[in-house]
Amino acid sequence: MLPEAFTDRMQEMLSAEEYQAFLKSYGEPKKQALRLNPLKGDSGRFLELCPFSLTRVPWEENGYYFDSEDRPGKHPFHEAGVYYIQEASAMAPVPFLAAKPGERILDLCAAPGGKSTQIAAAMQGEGILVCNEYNRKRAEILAENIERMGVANAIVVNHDSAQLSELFPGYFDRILVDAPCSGEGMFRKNEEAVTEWSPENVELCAERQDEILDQAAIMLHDGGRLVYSTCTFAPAEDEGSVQRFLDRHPEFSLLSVKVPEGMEPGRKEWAEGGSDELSKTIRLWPHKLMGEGHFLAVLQKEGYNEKEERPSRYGYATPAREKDYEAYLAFQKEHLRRNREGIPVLFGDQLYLLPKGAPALKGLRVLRAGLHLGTLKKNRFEPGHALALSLKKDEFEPVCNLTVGEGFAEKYLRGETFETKGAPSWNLITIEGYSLGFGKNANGIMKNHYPKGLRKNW
Ligand SMILES: C[S@@+](CC[C@H](N)C(=O)[O-])C[C@H]1O[C@@H](n2cnc3c(N)ncnc32)[C@H](O)[C@@H]1O
Repeated sequence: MLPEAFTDRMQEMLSAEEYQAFLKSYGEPKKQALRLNPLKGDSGRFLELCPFSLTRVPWEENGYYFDSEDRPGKHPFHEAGVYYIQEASAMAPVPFLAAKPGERILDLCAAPGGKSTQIAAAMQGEGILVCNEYNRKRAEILAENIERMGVANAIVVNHDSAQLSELFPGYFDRILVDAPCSGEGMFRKNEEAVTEWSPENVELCAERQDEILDQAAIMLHDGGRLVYSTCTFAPAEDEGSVQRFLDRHPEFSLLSVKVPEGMEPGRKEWAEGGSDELSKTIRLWPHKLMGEGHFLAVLQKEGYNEKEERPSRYGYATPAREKDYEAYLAFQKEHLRRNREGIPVLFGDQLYLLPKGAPALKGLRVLRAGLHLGTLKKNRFEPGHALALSLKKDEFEPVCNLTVGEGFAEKYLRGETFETKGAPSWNLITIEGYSLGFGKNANGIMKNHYPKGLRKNW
């Protein structure tokens, strides 16, 4: 049941005919989608193996709708990070960010990580991706998803945007603000969004968005790009937020971008003091395309983005001493077929690899400092789950490959051991060539190193 104050406002905003079409969309079944993960290999191969019935999402090259009968969340490929289940409209903002390998990118409101992992795919493992989430519990889920998708160059942090801007003034080439909002666009998908909605909450969200956007402006380098998005129809949080931001920040302007078919321009008449520029913002309507309600704006900061040295407030991260992680180096020599570039850092006995050129972590509440390589035990190294998921099958030796339908992958994901052949050794466990985790072959029994907290009861 939609809130009356919401339907009244929508009726005022839309023409009679459009309002009817909008309301009708609430009676139609929602279409679910997933996004293939290019960090795990090319999509062509997956599409050959794919057990689901997929059709393309027009605005994201890796996005596909799946059938209501398909259960991609209950398939070992999901645990291998081969795809991320993501609502189709939620895939729209990131292509407009146009992230490139080697850049410094901030996803300021990042959990659970749909858009962070989409940005990471565009960065192809190169550059620095800072994924921030304000809510600690949600930040933990974000870190888990970053690991599952095999992202090695992300630093996951848990901050208020104001705390973060003190450490990173002018630091980032691109910033995504996928803002906390009143969630009107999710009413069809999520009953909770309906019960939590109120006109007062719309106002509160709009105020919070102003604060977050102001902090993002501080952290963006001259000439940098800022993408703002919400999943609400409320003008105060959409065209309104953008107009207020432009009024406070004359150094920003809206970029004209090519808009995919089905998306519509934002409406200046819905914002107080709305300028013509607002027609460059973009709205996604559930009655105009196959997806939920969304809004996005692509903003550019004036100036020139030179690729000069650009430390964060506390400078650059410094590497740990080699003698302190010798056990890892021995493991690397024995098993890894590709040496990764980066900055090894130690937190107690936990070894991480920060991306090249990463900022000092002083002052940050860090959940993941780049790639978690593993744990240094007395005279030996135990590889971490994140390392496994960041590897392609030809990057590790030896590999124990499981095939779909045999039941071994499900056994592995339940945390069980299974019989195997080969010499005693760490093994990269893969499903159809996609890494799932580590196992340790001890005299013909594959000991299970799938993390306890992730185990399935399938
Ligand atoms: C729309 S969700 C982000 C979804 C995410 N970008 C994705 O694609 O998976 C907005 C997030 O902002 C977080 N948030 C709430 N208040 C915040 C604040 N003051 N600063 C930054 N993030 C905040 C919420 O906890 C929520 O996880």
